[in-house]
Amino acid sequence: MIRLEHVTKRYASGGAAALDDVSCDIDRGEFVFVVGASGSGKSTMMRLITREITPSAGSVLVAGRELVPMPQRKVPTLRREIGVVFQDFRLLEGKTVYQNVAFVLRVLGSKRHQIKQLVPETLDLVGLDGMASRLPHELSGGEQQRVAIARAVVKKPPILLADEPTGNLDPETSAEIVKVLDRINKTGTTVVMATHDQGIVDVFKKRVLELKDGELVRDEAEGGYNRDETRERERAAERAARALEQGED
Ligand SMILES: Nc1ncnc2c1ncn2[C@@H]1O[C@H](COP(=O)(O)OP(=O)(O)OP(=O)(O)O)[C@@H](O)[C@H]1O
Repeated sequence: MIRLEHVTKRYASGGAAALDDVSCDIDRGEFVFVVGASGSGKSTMMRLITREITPSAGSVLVAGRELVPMPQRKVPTLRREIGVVFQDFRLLEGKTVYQNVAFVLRVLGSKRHQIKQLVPETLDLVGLDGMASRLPHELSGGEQQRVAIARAVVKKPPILLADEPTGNLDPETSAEIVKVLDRINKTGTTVVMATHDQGIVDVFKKRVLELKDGELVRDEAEGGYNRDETRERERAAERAARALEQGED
């Protein structure tokens, strides 16, 4: 689903590498933590996947698309395949929870009946049923992040990237947010979450990619990570994709 091949990123030519010859392969349906100290390259990796930036060397493949040669006009199509969540929730302050989530679908040109079905369904998925008419400032940090997650997944992207989604939250709320991401992963969505929260990584047994000064120094399953479970999730994702294709015919 996501493949980096010998990717190096230098923001300034001749400068230090923010990512240094990184190769990794993330399968459809996986849940992966990207960990590392501040400045290790986690956000750079995320921004390469959304093609906000391009690598100085190497190739990036996302959902079957080569991103380096991709013309700019095709980037919006790529972004439809990727939901993104950030540390700061980035909600539209004057709009309700419902409107924040519906906004994405309106921009994509979804029909009114689709919006009416998808928004409540998604709010339910992230545990926000009953809060549709609240404004962002009437919500806790954890609830605001749930809105941001709902907004990221309402278009049903096959990939969800979360860049330090728990950075502004206390440990208990952080765990709740990761549980929401886990629930989304179980519907077949590939989830990549950058974090420097070791507690979270220890509790949720997932594959861990560790960056250090731009280098990939670890790529392994934490104890309890279950390859079979991941495979089953991949199969669920394939079934969901097939159902979607058939629905479109
Ligand atoms: N736009 C930019 N211009 C120049 N250098 C940058 C830019 N963005 C990031 N860097 C540098 O690239 C390196 C990796 O940064 P990156 O933001 O990817 O790390 P990170 O692991 O996400 O850090 P944090 O946890 O603090 O967000 C750092 O040395 C940083 O200073």
